[in-house]
Amino acid sequence: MDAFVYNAHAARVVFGAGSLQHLEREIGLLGAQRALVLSTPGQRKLAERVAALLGAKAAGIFDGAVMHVPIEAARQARDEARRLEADCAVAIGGGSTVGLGKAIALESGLPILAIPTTYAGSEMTPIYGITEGGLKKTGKDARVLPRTVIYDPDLSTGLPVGLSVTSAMNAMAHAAEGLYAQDSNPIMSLMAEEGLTAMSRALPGIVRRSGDIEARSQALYGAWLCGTVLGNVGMALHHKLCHTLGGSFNLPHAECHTIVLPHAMAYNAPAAPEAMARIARAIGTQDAAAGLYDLARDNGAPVALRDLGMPEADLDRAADIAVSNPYWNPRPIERTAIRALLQNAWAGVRPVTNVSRNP
Ligand SMILES: NC(=O)c1ccc[n+]([C@@H]2O[C@H](COP(=O)([O-])OP(=O)(O)OC[C@H]3O[C@@H](n4cnc5c(N)ncnc54)[C@H](O)[C@@H]3O)[C@@H](O)[C@H]2O)c1
Ligand SMILES: O=C(O)CCC(=O)CC(=O)O
Repeated sequence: MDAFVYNAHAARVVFGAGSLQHLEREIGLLGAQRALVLSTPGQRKLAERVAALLGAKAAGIFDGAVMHVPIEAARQARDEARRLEADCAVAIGGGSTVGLGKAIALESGLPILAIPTTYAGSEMTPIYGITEGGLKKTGKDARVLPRTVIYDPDLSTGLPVGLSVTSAMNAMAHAAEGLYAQDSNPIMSLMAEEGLTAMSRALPGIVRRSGDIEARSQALYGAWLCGTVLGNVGMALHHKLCHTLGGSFNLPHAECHTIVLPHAMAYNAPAAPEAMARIARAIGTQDAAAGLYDLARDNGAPVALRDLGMPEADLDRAADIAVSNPYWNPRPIERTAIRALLQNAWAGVRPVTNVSRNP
């Protein structure tokens, strides 16, 4: 076994259907008296339910969370937290809402209690992202890692099936890249494999019946594991491509991850055969790249960037941006091969690598 460094991030997790009922207890354990509840406009009603559960400990609601955390939204939320003299942020929603909580915590150090309702996994990471002047900047800071996470599958039954599938693929991308990360370690790899398995088993159940609590529980469990991997080891080509397509071409986050993931795996397969074998084993397939493509397609997710409205003419510029300041990657970043990868992802070609067959 190779030598490795393992850093555990402290977070308290309360998991299970109905666990939102423990919110007051959990706020008490954080020692908070005045919680600012955060949500998107679309999840305002849920935020009001949370505020009602908090009673006198609710300082107010800010429902201005927006994808990729525009600096304007971050400033408004920070001002509101100051005005209300909040001593804690309760973020209920997906990665956008948790991200807004992180923007507040980054400046003020306020503790975050996160209640995730998608599978993006931000609640398990010290990674923040803020968009200013059309550019998204990401960074790491221990202050933004939520102190407590309540995973209540009941709250995810309303997540539309389409977004459930793409959000799950977003989570699986964290685990897949974690398996070949430069700073990977055996503990994170265990979590990555288990997270991939949980997600691949959960998806058909969610697609069959959106309110299937067992499937929703499996998916949230998977989100927890995959998010933990994202928070602990470095991401590579796949995340760079998605950050390029989301940040510079405004393509939707989870859908981008879903479409690009099989192609990024095909690109990296020759350089990371063991990771490919583990991914394939975890999702019960022969070939990691093709298996991830099939999982998305068979559960009704988009598989082509052109179906997200990306013009073919933008592929050259996307390749240029993706190869500039690349993240560490197991296979060297070659512009011609990246351009070909993007072409395949744009057209929705099913990749097959034949590298993952020997678990
Ligand atoms: N920092 C990190 O570690 C990290 C990790 C993953 C994603 N992210 C960031 O998170 C953002 C994407 O997050 P996301 O994919 O979760 O999307 P999101 O938070 O933007 O949510 C998408 C939409 O779904 C709605 N929604 C969420 N949960 C719902 C539910 N249960 N029922 C009905 N509607 C629901 C939201 O209101 C929103 O309109 C991106 O900005 C991404 O960069 C950050
Ligand atoms: O936008 C952020 O906060 C970083 C997102 C990230 O690295 C994970 C992802 O792309 O899903």
